[in-house]
Amino acid sequence: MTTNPLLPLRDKITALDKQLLELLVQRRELSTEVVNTKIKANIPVRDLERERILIKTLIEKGKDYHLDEIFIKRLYQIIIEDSVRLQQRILQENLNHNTIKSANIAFLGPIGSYSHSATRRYAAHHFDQIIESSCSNFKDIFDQVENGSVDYGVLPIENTSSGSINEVYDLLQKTNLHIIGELSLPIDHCILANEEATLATIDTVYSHPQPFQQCTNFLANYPNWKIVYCDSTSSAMDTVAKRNQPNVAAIGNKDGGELYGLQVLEHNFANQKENITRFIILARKAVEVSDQIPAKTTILMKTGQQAGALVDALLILRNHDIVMTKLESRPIHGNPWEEMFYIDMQGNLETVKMQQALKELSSITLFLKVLGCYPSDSVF
Ligand SMILES: C=C(O[C@@H]1C=C(C(=O)O)C=C[C@H]1O)C(=O)O
Repeated sequence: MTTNPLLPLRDKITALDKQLLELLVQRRELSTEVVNTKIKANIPVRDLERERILIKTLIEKGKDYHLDEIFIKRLYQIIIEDSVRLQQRILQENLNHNTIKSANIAFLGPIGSYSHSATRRYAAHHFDQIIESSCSNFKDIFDQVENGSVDYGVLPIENTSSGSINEVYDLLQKTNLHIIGELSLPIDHCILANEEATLATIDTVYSHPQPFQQCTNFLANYPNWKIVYCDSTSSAMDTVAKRNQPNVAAIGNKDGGELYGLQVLEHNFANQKENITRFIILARKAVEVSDQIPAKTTILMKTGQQAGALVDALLILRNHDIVMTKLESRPIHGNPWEEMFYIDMQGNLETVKMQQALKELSSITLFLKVLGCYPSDSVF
């Protein structure tokens, strides 16, 4: 019997990887001590200068061992990102007296959808355990959070290729839920098909309307493909897997495709190379955001119809040096030609300048509501 000559070396690598893991755990424990000290001394979580020097020193040290600069940089960015997110979680739990370690979360499902990936990623940074509740439409997610069946809802709000997700914006107009978090997820669309299929055998493609909108340039190359809208990318995968024929395919993500036993025929073909979807997290209770981390505030407002009404509102933000990161308008159903504006701003709701700006805004608008103040997702 021949033994695999790699075995002894692999055993050594496995042992080293275990040590690396243990070191990462020790580093996390130190990050926890760091944030507890920061809480007491009111020091911001982020120290970009410290991070810059740390990475620079490690790159220099790595050169002695011929370690690639980009490798070291990427590796430590991931490690530091984890440390920053851990510290943010501890700060937020401390501030909001939040001891919930297990959460019930609703998302557009079934499992394997992008919303499911976003839910898992958000949960990994915020809860020890989750109970997943997959919904067949966005309205159902709002309903489940509103009626208390679940604690949180995860919803896509905008995408770099297709823009705003109008249906979610419209549902936000009528809800009394609060935005308590956001998450940006890179989206790599794949053509997922059964074993025998090739791009040439496909004549019907299933997906949610969003991916179709995000991939119009690619789809223009296949004018013979019939397009079928589904409730979600994962329900599309489920349909394709059940049909088990070479002429059908779904557009969705690779991990989801694996769940449904589908192969990837093509990927990375969205209209924008950097195809990213931003998700919001909704809850019944608003959260407070620590002033030691970057925050965003989202408001909903209706201006009068006089000339310059929107300009006057935006000037208030400028006068208070508030950076607007997004402005969206949606028609008000039942009131033709009237618009509701959604504004995302950098900054914490509790700051004096934000409070002052909102006070001034409410005096010149017909309606104003804060949808939420939440930790900003961008770390790098
Ligand atoms: C751990 C700290 O907090 C943050 C995370 C860092 C890290 O993980 O190395 C470095 C600087 C801070 O942005 C710290 O302030 O030292």
